[in-house]
Amino acid sequence: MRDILQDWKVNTGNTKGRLVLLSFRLAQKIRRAPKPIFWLGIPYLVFYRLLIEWVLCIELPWNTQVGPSLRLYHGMGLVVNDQTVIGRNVALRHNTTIGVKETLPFGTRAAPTIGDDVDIGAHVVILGPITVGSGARIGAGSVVVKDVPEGATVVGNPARVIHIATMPEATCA
Ligand SMILES: CC(C)(COP(=O)(O)OP(=O)(O)OC[C@H]1O[C@@H](n2cnc3c(N)ncnc32)[C@H](O)[C@@H]1OP(=O)(O)O)[C@@H](O)C(=O)NCCC(=O)NCCS
Ligand SMILES: CC(=O)OC[C@H](N)C(=O)O
Repeated sequence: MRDILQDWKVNTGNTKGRLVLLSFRLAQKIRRAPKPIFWLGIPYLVFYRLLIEWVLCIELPWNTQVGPSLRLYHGMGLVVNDQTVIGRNVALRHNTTIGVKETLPFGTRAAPTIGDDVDIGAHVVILGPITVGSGARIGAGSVVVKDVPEGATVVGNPARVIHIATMPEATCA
């Protein structure tokens, strides 16, 4: 249950985000479950596809690696390639695409890696096997095709750095 509710708290006051992410985490759990549970869960996966992808227009495939505390604001028109890796405490908004630059042979790793605490504005496109560093902010309407440094704020098409925040020092346990 904790896995399924891992985005609940950060989406306080955002019922749609909560419901979509709860549905996503449940789909992830069923997809990764042992065969009998997976087979039993297929009707749920079909429901996820129909409701979240077709009706709500939020393509967040259950295979996508997503860290805890994803914030999903508005959501409509969101398309995420399933090879994308998303860190913890990331914010995603509407009309955003995170994917590959071109359709490549199956298994080719070509989608972005998004670090922790990244805030992605509305109407953003992030393409290719690039890394968006932790703590970055991607301005609304940006098109990002190159790595983004940690703590950077980028805006525009093509995205350019307008600011870099000092990141807190990593601490040893
Ligand atoms: C990128 C962002 C985080 C920057 O915020 P900020 O640090 O307060 O930046 P400022 O407003 O001081 O702007 C700094 C410069 O960047 C420009 N800028 C800011 N956001 C921009 C954007 N999205 N696209 C292009 N230029 C942008 C400003 O015009 C300004 O340029 P100037 O220095 O030439 O005058 C913010 O503008 C943004 O786009 N947030 C996305 C949030 C979002 O999508 N909200 C929608 C809610 S549904
Ligand atoms: C459209 C808007 O301003 O939405 C605000 C919302 N909390 C967000 O950060 O996306």
